[in-house]
Amino acid sequence: MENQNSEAASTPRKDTIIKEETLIKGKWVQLEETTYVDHEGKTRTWETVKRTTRREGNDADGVAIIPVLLRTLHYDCMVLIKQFRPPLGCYCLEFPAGLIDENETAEQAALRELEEETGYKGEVVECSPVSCLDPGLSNCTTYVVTVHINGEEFANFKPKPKLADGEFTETILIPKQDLRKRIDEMVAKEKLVVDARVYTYALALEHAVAKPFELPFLKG
Ligand SMILES: Nc1nc(=O)[nH]c2c1ncn2[C@H]1C[C@H](O)[C@@H](COP(=O)(O)OP(=O)(O)O)O1
Repeated sequence: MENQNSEAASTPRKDTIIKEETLIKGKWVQLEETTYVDHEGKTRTWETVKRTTRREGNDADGVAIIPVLLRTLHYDCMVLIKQFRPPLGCYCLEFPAGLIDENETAEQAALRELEEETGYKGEVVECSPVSCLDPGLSNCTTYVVTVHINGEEFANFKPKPKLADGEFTETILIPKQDLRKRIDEMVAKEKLVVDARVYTYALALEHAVAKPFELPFLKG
C-alpha cells in the first residue's frame, strides 16, 4: 500500500505566485517583481508589467475589434486604423481597440471604441474569451470582439471619428480577400509596423482559402 508521502511526491506541483511587489508605478503602467515557486519547487522571480487602469471586476484590460464593413456592390472590407504609437516611435496598423470603462461589458466597449476611433456604428457578432497579449512581459488581456458594420445604414455613410485629446487615428479600409497582399504593399511603401493580431488574421484568411497543392510542404 502506498503511503501519503509517496502519493504527495508523485502529485505534480503547480507553479504558484507567492509575492507581487511593485517596483515603480506610473499613471498608466507599473513594474512589479513577481516571485513564484516553479513546478520543481524552486523559487524564482519575474519582471512583470501591469496596467494601472484595469477596473475592479473586469477580467480584461481592453477590447480589440475585428470590424467587417458590409456593403452591397462592394467587396467586404476590414476596417483598420493607423496611428502613431510612442512606445514604437512609428505608425502602427491595428484593429480598433481600447480599454474597457467602468461598468462596461466587452461588447459595449467594442461598439463604443469602434465608433470613437472610426465613426462606424456596428453590431456585435461574437466575443472571444479573455486572451493575453504579451504574456512573457505583461498581464495585459483583451477580448476580441467581431463586429459587423452595415454600410447601407445612413449613420455609416460618412463616418466621423470622435477622438479624445491626443488621439489621432486614420481609418483604413482593406478588402478582406486581399488583406495580406495589401498590408504587405503598405509595409513595403512606408515605415509601418503591423499589429500581430492583424497580420495573423490576414495569414489565417489566406491559409483558409489556400488550395492543398499550394501548401509549401506539398510542393515539388
Ligand atoms: N501606457 C500608456 N501611457 C500613456 O501615457 N497613456 C496611455 C497609456 N495607455 C493608455 N493611455 C491613455 C491614452 C488614451 O488617452 C487613454 C485610453 O486609451 P484607449 O484608447 O482606451 O486605448 P488605446 O487605443 O490602446 O490607446 O489611455
